[in-house]
Amino acid sequence: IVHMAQEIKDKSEKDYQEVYNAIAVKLREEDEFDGYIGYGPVLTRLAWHSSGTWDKNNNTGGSFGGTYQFQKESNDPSNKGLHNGAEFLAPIHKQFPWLSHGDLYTLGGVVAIQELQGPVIPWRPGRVDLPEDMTPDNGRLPDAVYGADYVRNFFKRLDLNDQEVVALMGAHCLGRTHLQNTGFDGPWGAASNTFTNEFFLNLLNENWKLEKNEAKNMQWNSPKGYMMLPTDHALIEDDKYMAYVKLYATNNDKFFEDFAKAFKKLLEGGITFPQSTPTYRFETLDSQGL
Ligand code: HEM
Ligand SMILES: Nc1c(Br)cnc2ccccc12
Repeated sequence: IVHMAQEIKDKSEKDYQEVYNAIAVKLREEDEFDGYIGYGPVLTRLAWHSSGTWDKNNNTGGSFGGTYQFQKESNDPSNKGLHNGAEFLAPIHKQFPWLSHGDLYTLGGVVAIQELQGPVIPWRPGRVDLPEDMTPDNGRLPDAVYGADYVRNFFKRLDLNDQEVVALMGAHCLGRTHLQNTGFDGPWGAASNTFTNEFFLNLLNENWKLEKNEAKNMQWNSPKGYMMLPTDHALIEDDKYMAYVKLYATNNDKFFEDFAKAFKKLLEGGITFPQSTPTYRFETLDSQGL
């Protein structure tokens, strides 16, 4: 299967910056969601989950077709809680009906990362809505209970290497786990809505204890009330991953640079863009003085 992005002839950078700004203003205004964490983390997770269904071996799934809009995909147990992100974006789709669902879900993640003071994520438009029968099957997203070998093998399907995987996992600096969504709980108190390299510093500096949580799942907890999933903790159990954890804990610029590249690659998995497609680097509200 070839997913050829469409050439968008009648929309300019200004039009896409307008969509970016509409999402960013809504994000700034609706700050009370999830105990004043806001919608940034769940929008980030929605962009990742709508892209993470890609299978490089047969080029099915991925962000191209916007199939998260169909219940078969949004009801995937792996997607529990993401309806909050989709409902947040629904009015944006009404305001800009010319934007495809695939472009909408991925752009939502770009806005979230940038407005939460993360790196600029270069982004290209042109994803095309596919019919419901092209929705990939459930079960293509990762489980949280396994170790490094599982994580490494899982991300091969998305064509992502060790360095890209560690950089991307840094997004777990944002938001929190919710017992009713995934059977994991915490962190308590300090759930963050600012994009930093804290995840790597926490991994290295906290004193982690493996405990069974209320949903009978094992997770790593620290005396300060932080938590890590088994797949998070796997990054300091494996020498190759550990090297990148240390790199990003000590070099925030390198983390930002590598995260931006890996997140763009994740959001574009399986898509062929025409030469003429521009790559947009959007301004944040702050940098526009808005
Ligand atoms: C081995 C791979 C991964 C696993 C097993 C995993 C698992 C999870 C789980 C269990 C949660 C809690 C969801 C909830 O209970 O509401 C979560 C949250 C989150 N994940 Fe991941 N994740 C992985 C990779 C990623 C990647 C690659 C990104 C983005 C680049 C990401 C971004 C997020 C964000 C932002 C949240 C917070 C959502 C919120 O606060 O509502 N994750 N993840
Ligand atoms: N804040 C988080 C930390 Br701290 C560690 N792991 C996570 C995994 C998923 C969502 C949030 C977190």
